[in-house]
Amino acid sequence: MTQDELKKAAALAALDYIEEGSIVGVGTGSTVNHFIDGLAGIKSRIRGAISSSEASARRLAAHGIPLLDLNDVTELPVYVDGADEIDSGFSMIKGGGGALTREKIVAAVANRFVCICDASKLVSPLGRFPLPVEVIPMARAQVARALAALGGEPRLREGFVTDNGNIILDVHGLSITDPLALENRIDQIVGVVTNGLFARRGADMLLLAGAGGVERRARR
Ligand SMILES: O=C[C@H](O)[C@H](O)[C@H](O)COP(=O)(O)O
Repeated sequence: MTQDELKKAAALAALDYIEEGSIVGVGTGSTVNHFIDGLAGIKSRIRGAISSSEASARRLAAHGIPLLDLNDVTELPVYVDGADEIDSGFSMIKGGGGALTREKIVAAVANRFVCICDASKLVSPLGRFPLPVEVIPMARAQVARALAALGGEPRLREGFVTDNGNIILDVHGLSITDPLALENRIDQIVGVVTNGLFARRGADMLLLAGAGGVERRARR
């Protein structure tokens, strides 16, 4: 199977976690695109979706899936999203597509985070994938210096603007021995909007697609 076929297998397995008549939190990325396409097949059974990006919103709308405003929602049973890396404790690096901030917001409201991945995304430790950090543009240089002081090499994602009008610094070479501590530390840098470590709010369920099928793991 190709990597894209594995992504699709994981994404379609997530349809099993959608509750009848519920609102679905929807992530961003190539794996989630398969999930959105699958969700279209059961759209009459859900109330609508909360999107984590403009790109996913466009795809949901193209399928005729109602888009809802997170501010109008008090109950979000499930959030389905991919990851750039996930470890055995279900901490993740996310934001390869630049949607990390809205993803973190929607995930924070959801009762359950279902992570959909091909097997290559499961790693130990996190950190080969450069850590995306969303930054207010005027703070770029000072945030870059602070990230360098943490041992990373921040590189501006050239020509990219987030859905929130900000920039992304991709931080290479970080040693991530304690994802939760590093997530909290980077969030304290003035000018940082969000960083792509999802350790405070990790995944609850991992659907991991490999050659042998989709393995379903719950967080211990
Ligand atoms: O900003 C993007 C998201 O965090 C994605 O979930 C992540 O980059 C994984 O994307 P993909 O499914 O395309 O590998």
